[in-house]
Order: sequence, then structure tokens, then C-alpha cells
Amino acid sequence: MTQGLYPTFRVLLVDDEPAWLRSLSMTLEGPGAITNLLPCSDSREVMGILAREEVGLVLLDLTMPHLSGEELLGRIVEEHPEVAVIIVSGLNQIETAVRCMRAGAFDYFVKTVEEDRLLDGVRRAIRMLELQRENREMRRRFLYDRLEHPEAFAGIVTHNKAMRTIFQYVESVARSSQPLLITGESGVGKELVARAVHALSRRRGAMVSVNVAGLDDSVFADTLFGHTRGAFTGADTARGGMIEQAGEGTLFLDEIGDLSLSSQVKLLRLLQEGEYFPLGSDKPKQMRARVVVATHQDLAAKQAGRQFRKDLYYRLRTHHVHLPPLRERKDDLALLLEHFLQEAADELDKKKPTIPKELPVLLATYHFPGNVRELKAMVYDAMSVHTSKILSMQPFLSAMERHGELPSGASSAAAAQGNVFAEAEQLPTLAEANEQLVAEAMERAAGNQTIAARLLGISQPALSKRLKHARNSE
Ligand SMILES: Nc1ncnc2c1ncn2[C@@H]1O[C@H](COP(=O)(O)OP(=O)(O)OP(=O)(O)O)[C@@H](O)[C@H]1O
Repeated sequence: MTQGLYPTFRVLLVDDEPAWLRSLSMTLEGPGAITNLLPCSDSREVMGILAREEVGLVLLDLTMPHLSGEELLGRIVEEHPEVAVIIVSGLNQIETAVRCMRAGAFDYFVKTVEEDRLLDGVRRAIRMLELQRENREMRRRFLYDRLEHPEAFAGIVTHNKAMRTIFQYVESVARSSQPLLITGESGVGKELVARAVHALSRRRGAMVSVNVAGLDDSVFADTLFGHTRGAFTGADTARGGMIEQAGEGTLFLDEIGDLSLSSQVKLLRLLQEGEYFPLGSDKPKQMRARVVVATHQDLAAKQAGRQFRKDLYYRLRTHHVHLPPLRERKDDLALLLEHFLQEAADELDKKKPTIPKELPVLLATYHFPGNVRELKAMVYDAMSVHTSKILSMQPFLSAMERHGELPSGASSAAAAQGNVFAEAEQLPTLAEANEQLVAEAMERAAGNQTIAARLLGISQPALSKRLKHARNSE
């Protein structure tokens, strides 16, 4: 099912005056872009509608024939506590407002209130209801450890537990209209997750991606908002921006951590007001797309250093997904290796070679600063020069050495664990410790000296010398 309606639940408008219902609908649909409306002019029908339809919010008049608004409010609160009620009444009486709020109304407006304030109140209620629903949904998914739409994640190869938990969270928030922030190091799969979010959102429009790094403020505004004819020198024709292209879909802003401070103000206003002005135009346009942003930067640190606006930061991280780097999910290495090898073999029209059993061990010693993208590039490189039946480890070793990285294996693991001798009653001698360490590294490297040397943080010839020395002294 596709849907272009917002919010996902129905908003029931109850008033005995059809003219008021029409004008309220126009306000909500027009400037408010709140489109999932259900008008009702007979108070007697309200409880039946609530039993039948998936209503989340009711905008309720107070003075009506048959059943009064206050009476209805009491029944709704009792029988449908998950439904929020906003009173929109002709009565400007403090006592009535207080009574309604005490009885459980979410908010109270008089009909003469300015349109903007009413819309703000309705948006606030929708946001609260969406968050409540997401919470319920998340609890349910985590409790049953279930993915409802695993097909949406088919492009993300993993069997890591942390990634699965992230997928469950993504399923719970994918249909929200609130922004989603995706963080994680470069090449970790942020764009893939954004695509999964879009697929799960069931939104009608497209997913439009914009890399905002390096865009100066006017290019940013032009890219997103578009312009009218003659808006600036060279604007010979009017052009819609990316927001328009996304329609009711997803606007994906990549590298958001690099957005200039002046563009941050524009983005904040867009998110707060849901509308924008194409350059050269004084007529606002509604944004109907959902905003998803990604960055490899630490936005919290940037915010603390005043390079990123605090208000925008909090707005963007209403929902937040952080993807762990590849070195923290080494259980995915073998699976990804297989996957990219098959993919590269198909693309290069070669037979998939056998993977030497030492290769995953070697890869596990590496830090992968470029994450999955780097692994993919390594595999494609290796496949492009590969000729024999067994995949050569040399291109992988060369790629790691090009990064000039010293082994991340034994030394960093020990450092992470603190003092490895802390538990030992008696210290081994230096010679014993040396011998045990070398034996353990050779064991972990499945007998491969190059890998064992990387694990120990020494060169392969140095390890070979130690092994020879150990053998001679036996
Ligand atoms: N789990 C995965 N399974 C399969 N391919 C993956 C996976 N993670 C990443 N990739 C591949 O790695 C490359 C980088 O992924 P992606 O562009 O999503 O990363 P990113 O985090 O958005 O990177 P950047 O911060 O540089 O924009 C892509 O080719 C993507 O297909």
C-alpha cells in the first residue's frame, strides 16, 4: 500500500457547523499539509467512527446539539485513551478550558485563534502521538526480536547482532515524518540505511540525495528550494529544487556535518515551518518530503564547539541511528568478503576463486578506516589482477601497508583489556612470555607468518628469526 496522507492516522474534525468544518479542513490541508482528515458534523456518530477507523487525533467543538463536546471528551478519554483530543471551541472561557484540560484534553483553542498557533498545536499533538506509537512499536519489535520487512535490508549484508537491533529500530521509525539522523564513519553503509528507511516509509515520492558538503549558502538554497525565472543573473528559466523533486518522498542530505552556519539556519527554518521560498519568490511552498540526514562527523562535538547549531542538532536527532565501524563487527568480515567476491566475479566475468583460510584472519587484524567501502575496493582490486584458482593475499597486504598502519591485533586488544598480567599469580619470565606470545600469534594466524608478524607488531623477517632461534634452542 502506498500513501500520500499525513499523518498515518486519521484526524477527526467534529463540529456541527459544516462551514466551519470546511474552513478548518482548508487550514489544515493547505498551510498545515495535514491531509488525513475525516470531518464529522453529527456528534452522535463520533464514538462509532472511533470504533471503526484508525483515528489518532480529534479536533472537537464544545457546543453541539445531541452530545456536547465535554461529554464526548469524557467518553473518548475513557474508551480510547490512546487518542488525543484538541478542543476548538467558540467559548473563550477560562473555566471551561481548565475543566477540559483536567478531563484529559491535549490542548484548547478558541476558534478566533491565529491559524499558525492552531497549526502548531495540531503538529505538536501529531508529533507526540507519532513518538508514542514508535515507542510501542519498538518495544514490540525488541521483545519479539523480529523484523517485519527483512527484504528492505536485503542490500545490507550482515549477520551482526548490533546491526540487527539497528534494523529493528529503523523499522519502528521509518514511517515517522520527523527527521532521522544517521551517523557512522565513512563507508560504513549510511546511504544504504537511508535507502532502507525510504523503502520502509511507503512514501509515494522518490528519494532525492544531496551532498551538502562544500555547497555555499546560495547554492544550497538554490539546490533545495529552486528559483523563479529572473531570480538572479543567469536564471533564464524557473527551476524546481530538490524538495520539489522529492515530492512526498525522502530528502536525503548527506555530509550534514559540513553544512555552513548560514545554511543551517535555512534548514532549521524549513524543518520548523515545513515551508520554503524558492529564490526570487514571495509565495511559500510546502515541503511534503521526510528529511533524512547523514554525517561521518561527531555532531555532538561540533555542536559543543559552536560549529553546529544546537537547536538544529536536537531537531535532527529526533531519531538517531549510529552504525558501528567494520572493525567493531568483525563477525561480518567473512560474509562481506564472500559477497563482494561473488559480486566482483560476476561483474568482471571471472570465476569466483577459493578464499585462502588465512585471509579472514588477516583482515581481522586490520583497522579498516574506510570501512565496508574499503573492503569492497580491496576485493575488486584483488579480483581484477587475479588469475589462479586461489585468491592471492598479496593485494590485500599491499592495500593495508599502503595505509602504513601497524597491526591492530594483539597490541591494541591487550591495551583495550588493560594489564594482561593482572590476574596472574606469578609472572612468566620474559623468555616464556615471548615464546607464548609468538606461539599464540602463529596459532591465530593459522601458521601464516606474515599475519602472525602483523599481530605481533614486528616484521615478518623478525618473526622468522625468532622462530628459527626458538627451534634451534629446543
Ligand atoms: N553491509 C553492507 N553490505 C553490502 N554493501 C555495503 C554494506 N555497507 C556498505 N556497503 C557498500 O559500501 C559502499 C559505501 O556505503 P555507503 O555509501 O552506504 O556508506 P556511507 O556510510 O554513506 O559513506 P560516506 O560517509 O562516505 O558517504 C557502498 O558501495 C555500499 O554499497
